[in-house]
Amino acid sequence: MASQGKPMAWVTLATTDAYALGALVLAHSLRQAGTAHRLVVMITPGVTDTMRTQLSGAFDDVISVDVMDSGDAAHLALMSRPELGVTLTKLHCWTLTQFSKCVFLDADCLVMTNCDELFEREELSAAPDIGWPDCFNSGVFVFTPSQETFRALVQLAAETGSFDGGDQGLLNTHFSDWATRDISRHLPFVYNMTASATYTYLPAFLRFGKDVKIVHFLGSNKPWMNPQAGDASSPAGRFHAAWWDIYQSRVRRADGGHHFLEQRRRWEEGRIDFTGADRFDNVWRRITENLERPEQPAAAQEVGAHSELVSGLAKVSLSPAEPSPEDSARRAAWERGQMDYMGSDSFENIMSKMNQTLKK
Ligand SMILES: O=c1ccn([C@@H]2O[C@H](COP(=O)(O)OP(=O)(O)O[C@H]3O[C@H](CO)[C@@H](O)[C@H](O)[C@H]3O)[C@@H](O)[C@H]2O)c(=O)[nH]1
Ligand SMILES: [Mn+2]
Repeated sequence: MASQGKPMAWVTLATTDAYALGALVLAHSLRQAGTAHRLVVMITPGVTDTMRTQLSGAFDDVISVDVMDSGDAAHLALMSRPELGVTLTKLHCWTLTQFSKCVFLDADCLVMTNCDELFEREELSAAPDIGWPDCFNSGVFVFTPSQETFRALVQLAAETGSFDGGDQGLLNTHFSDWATRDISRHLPFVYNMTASATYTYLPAFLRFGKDVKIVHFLGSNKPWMNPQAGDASSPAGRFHAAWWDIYQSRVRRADGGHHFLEQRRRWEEGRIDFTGADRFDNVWRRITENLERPEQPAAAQEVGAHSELVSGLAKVSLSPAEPSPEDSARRAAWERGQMDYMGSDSFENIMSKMNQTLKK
């Protein structure tokens, strides 16, 4: 236990303000569950100062780390998740040697009940991935910080890469005997209950779902993207609603309502601050700055649900100084307050481009 008297910690990661929102809700869920351990969030320069301040109110330690990105567009495209190369940043958790043992949690996890018993497990303990159960899912895992392990992982990433382009493929390659060596390193599924499992195996969910300890909102559809979605009477909707309860009661109040979710709500209600925060120049600049970056992998532009806006803007960004008549018309419409805010100018379309910029 607590070797060398060092503390133990829960660790998460946020490289953008959107994922930081997930981290905030996660931190509050851990406090609510009465954990005895420290809460640590690793952040990168993509997180704004305002958000950093808010994180330091919820976490014991906010630790800045460098972005590590696989840049592996080809493998990430196989999962249709071009944004996940950046998850290699997660590897930095092994450098937190001020702690004797840690549990890593993705920022899209929600803790339903006290799980401090996880710290009795050894590295590397994790739950099966529902897509390929001989691999573990890297959204929840017990590990022992060690510079040596960190170096080995970085070397593996450089030499052979990750078979999925993200951290999960790499970690499963490094800890390759997880599936067979020691059953005590298999965490029960209730410690990493993928929200979508509620419909892939509903009878099991009905039988065991009451014991869920940690929910993981795996996939591209995160709770912070959908204020309205979530039918509290459906199994998955119940967890979504639980996430939103914490957001509304603990996070929203703390940020004084200035958060982008407020901006999104205003936006979708048509209450857009056309000449202030939401003015055309502000939004446009951030989008084009991103598209003009030559190192942006092509896959990040092509894949995803935002192709209409993205492809339109990509054309424009080739000659940023000279907007086409179509874009001038769009700008004029925007400035008249007649933007297509539920369609091509939807908050989600624009936010996704901003997030790509923030991730760089
Ligand atoms: O732009 C990003 C993307 C991810 N993250 C962090 O990395 C985690 C993993 O990303 P996420 O979107 O949660 O991935 P999943 O949908 O959960 O997909 C799976 O695949 C990922 C890549 O291998 C693994 O990291 C996950 O644990 C695994 O569940 C997040 O929770 C965050 O903590 C960021 O901070 N910024
Ligand atoms: Mn996740």
